[in-house]
Order: sequence, then C-alpha cells, then structure tokens
Amino acid sequence: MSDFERRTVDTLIGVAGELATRGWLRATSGNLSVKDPDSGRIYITRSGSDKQRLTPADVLTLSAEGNILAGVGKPSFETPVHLAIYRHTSSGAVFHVHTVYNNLVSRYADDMGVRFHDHEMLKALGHWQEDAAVTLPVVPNFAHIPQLAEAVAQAVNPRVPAVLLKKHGIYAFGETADAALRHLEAFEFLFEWLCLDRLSEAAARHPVTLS
Ligand SMILES: CSCCC(=O)C(=O)COP(=O)(O)O
Ligand SMILES: [Zn+2]
Repeated sequence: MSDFERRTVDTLIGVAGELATRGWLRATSGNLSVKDPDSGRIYITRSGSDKQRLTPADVLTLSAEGNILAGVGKPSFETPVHLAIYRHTSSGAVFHVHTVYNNLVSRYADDMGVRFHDHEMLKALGHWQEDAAVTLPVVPNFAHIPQLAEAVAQAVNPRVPAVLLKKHGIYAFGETADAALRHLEAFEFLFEWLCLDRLSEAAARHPVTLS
C-alpha cells in the first residue's frame, strides 16, 4: 500500500467517524470518496457500511471508470454520482451526507435551486465579495442511479461546490478532503440557519402569550 493510499484510508475513516458522530450519516446513509490526482484512482466507502465504525476493509479502490481494483464487497450504490462529479469538476474528494436540515431545505426548494446571499459563511465556499450570492443546484431524487448521476452532472456549477438531492441529501466536493469538508460544513450551517430563521420569523408572526 502506497503512502497516499494509507493516508487516504485514514482520512476517509476519520472524516466518516466525525460526520457520523454529528448524526450526518445515520442508518448507514451517506458515502465518501477521495481521488488520487496522479493515478486517477478513486477510494470509496463500501455500500451499506456503518460509517461510525469504518475499517480499512470498508474502503474500495476503483479505476477512474469505476472498475474495482482492490477491496471486497460492493462500492457505494451511489458510486456513479461520485464518478460524474469527478468527471465534471477538478475535485479530489466528494462527501455525501443525509441530514434532517438538508432534507428540509430540499423539500421546499424549487428547480431553480436554493439561493444564499448576504451571509458571512459564503466565504467558506470561496465567495469573499460583500454582495456574494450562491445558488445551490437541486436535482430530483431519481431512483435509477445512472439517471441521478446524469442529473447531477448536468447540474454541477463550477462556482458552487455542492449539489442537493430532493429529500435525499447533499453531495459536497472540493479539490482536497479538507476543502470538501469545509464546503459540506458551510452548507450544513446555512441549511440550519435557513430553517431556524424561517421558524423564528413564523414564531414572530404568531406570538404566544404565556399566562
Ligand atoms: C439508508 S441509505 C440509502 C442509500 C443512500 O442514499 C446512501 O447514501 C448510502 O448508500 P451506500 O451504498 O453508499 O451505503
Ligand atoms: Zn444517499
């Protein structure tokens, strides 16, 4: 095993454990991958694995085309989505999680996507200007994975490092695992803020009197 492989497996196990602890990978949901920029090989989590307790055996090695080069079992069911993101971006890592907040936001999003503006957290997505605005693409949750992968490929915007799937979850990506994680955390922060901001506005319109 090369140094890169060893470090990548450690990174995937570490990130999965951290995200699982936050409740972002419940019931074996979600999947994570890292791409070797030199060989084009992709390291991805095994389908159905418990992301809280990943071991090196839960990481499979794939060719850029998705053929299994090493590892036992099946790679993530959603591998074609990861491959599509790698094909259409310069990403080195793709992290997919299901959270209550990303599902809530996706439920109320329309086909134009979810627009975030006038928020400090946009800097974590690489948008530093004062009037920054980011529209997160949203795609239907097609059950047929090749169709889902194609929809994600069509939706990817090079200025926005994520795609949201309706009532399913988010795919966040970046040039490195650290960048993909930062983008994922920034979007999840914005989802929580959006939901709670709407809730607080609704509460303000319907004040409750305590007697
Ligand atoms: C209960 S998760 C359903 C499948 C899914 O959406 C997912 O993210 C996990 O799939 P995998 O094959 O990568 O375990
Ligand atoms: Zn999923």
